[in-house]
Amino acid sequence: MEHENIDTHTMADRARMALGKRNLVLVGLMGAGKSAIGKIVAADLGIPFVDSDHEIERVSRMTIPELFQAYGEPEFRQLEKRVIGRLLESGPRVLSTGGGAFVNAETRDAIKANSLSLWLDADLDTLWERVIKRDNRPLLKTENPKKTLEDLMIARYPLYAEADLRVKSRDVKKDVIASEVIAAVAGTLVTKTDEH
Ligand SMILES: Nc1ncnc2c1ncn2[C@@H]1O[C@H](COP(=O)(O)OP(=O)(O)O)[C@@H](O)[C@H]1O
Ligand SMILES: O=C(O)C1=C[C@@H](OP(=O)(O)O)[C@@H](O)[C@H](O)C1
Ligand SMILES: [Mg+2]
Repeated sequence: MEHENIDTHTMADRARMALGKRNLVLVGLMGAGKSAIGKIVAADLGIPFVDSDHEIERVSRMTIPELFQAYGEPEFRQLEKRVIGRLLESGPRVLSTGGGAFVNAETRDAIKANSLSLWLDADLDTLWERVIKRDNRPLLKTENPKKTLEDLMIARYPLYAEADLRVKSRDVKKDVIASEVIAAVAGTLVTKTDEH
């Protein structure tokens, strides 16, 4: 791309080298930007992008709210585990997961086994401002959805913290967050000079 400078290319190259054949898996709460940022990161790295929720909707021919309504959360987690397990079989790709995926022990173990995981973290007000704009998150259909989001945050943060990397998602342009993700991945590259 014309507007990209040489540093951007270098960083993307290093990130691609760091990944090798592994997938970069984005985890974190609803509204953190996993779907939006993952897509930009994949485009910047020139590797495929996949969103596990989109893939679940494609194979089931149902929307996420319909799946929760028809089968409940435990069944959804089983489907999510199978879909993510299959998506992890080949790479490199950027895989954006749904917020509950990394909370499931088996899905988390599968991700840890052969991928680079990155926690896209954000504060409660940022998440809230983003999720209230859409009506597509069944877990937030409660009497006090902001409190529900806060409870999920408290319960899930120790598990998200098990991810390999962490980037703070905040109210700046998505491209900025995407660059920080790429820099974090590039930072894991072990070069020959680092090794001795
Ligand atoms: N850095 C950002 N600045 C502004 N809006 C953002 C940013 N990152 C994500 N968003 C927006 O927030 C909403 C939720 O993002 P999304 O990618 O769906 O999150 P997740 O997949 O983690 O639930 C979307 O409308 C997205 O465009
Ligand atoms: O946090 C969760 O348990 C969920 C997050 C959603 O994905 P996003 O995190 O992309 O919103 C989606 O998978 C489903 O509504 C359940
Ligand atoms: Mg998403």
